[in-house]
Amino acid sequence: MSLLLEGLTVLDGTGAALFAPLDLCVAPGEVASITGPSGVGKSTLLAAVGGHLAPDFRLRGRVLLEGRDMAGLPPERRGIGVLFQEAVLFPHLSVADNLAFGLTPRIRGRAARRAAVAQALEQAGLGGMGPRDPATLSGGQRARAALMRTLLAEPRAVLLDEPFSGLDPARREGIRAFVLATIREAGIPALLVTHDREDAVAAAGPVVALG
Ligand SMILES: Nc1ncnc2c1ncn2[C@@H]1O[C@H](COP(=O)(O)OP(=O)(O)OP(=O)(O)O)[C@@H](O)[C@H]1O
Repeated sequence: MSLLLEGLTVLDGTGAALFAPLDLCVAPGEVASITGPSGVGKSTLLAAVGGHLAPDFRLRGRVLLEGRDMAGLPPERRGIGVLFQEAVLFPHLSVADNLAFGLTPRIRGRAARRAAVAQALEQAGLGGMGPRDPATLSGGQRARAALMRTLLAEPRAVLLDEPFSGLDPARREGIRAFVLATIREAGIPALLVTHDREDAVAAAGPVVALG
């Protein structure tokens, strides 16, 4: 269940490496932090792992998830979940339908699917908010809903690109604790891009400084 990066870097259009080749093993439930100055290639590294690199870029090295080489696999076949800074929920769907959207096809039948969504909402402290319009949620509530939507797909790894930076400082710590605990509990490896040293300390996993 580990995520393994072997000699991984990204080459730009001129063939230059954005950062030194990286070796990293992230164990199940572990959150590795990716830090470094703006523009060094942190988001691009996540894109390389997720399989959605921009056409100008090329990956060098290997990404192995549960021992499987991800080379050539499109993003939707990797089973890797992503969570970005702006917790984007579909505005035309209710909060519950947003969560149901990502729900793994492994859970079948209307009642079972509805129960899984209700349980996830409860777990995220959003019990009873299922019918609401996402626009009526706070930033923190949206962040928690977006995390649950990502996890309901039962990804085999998760990529987090500064998921806490848009949040109210007063709420940030609580939401970070929730996100980290939920990933640990789900037992999947995660990469967290952050500018904040405290995020890396809280994540308590390996720290990779790019650049
Ligand atoms: N789609 C793209 N096409 C071409 N170049 C890009 C593209 N996306 C990013 N870049 C360039 O690639 C480099 C790495 O960008 P990236 O967004 O990965 O950096 P970052 O470390 O995540 O930065 P920040 O901390 O500011 O978010 C930058 O020089 C950027 O301008």
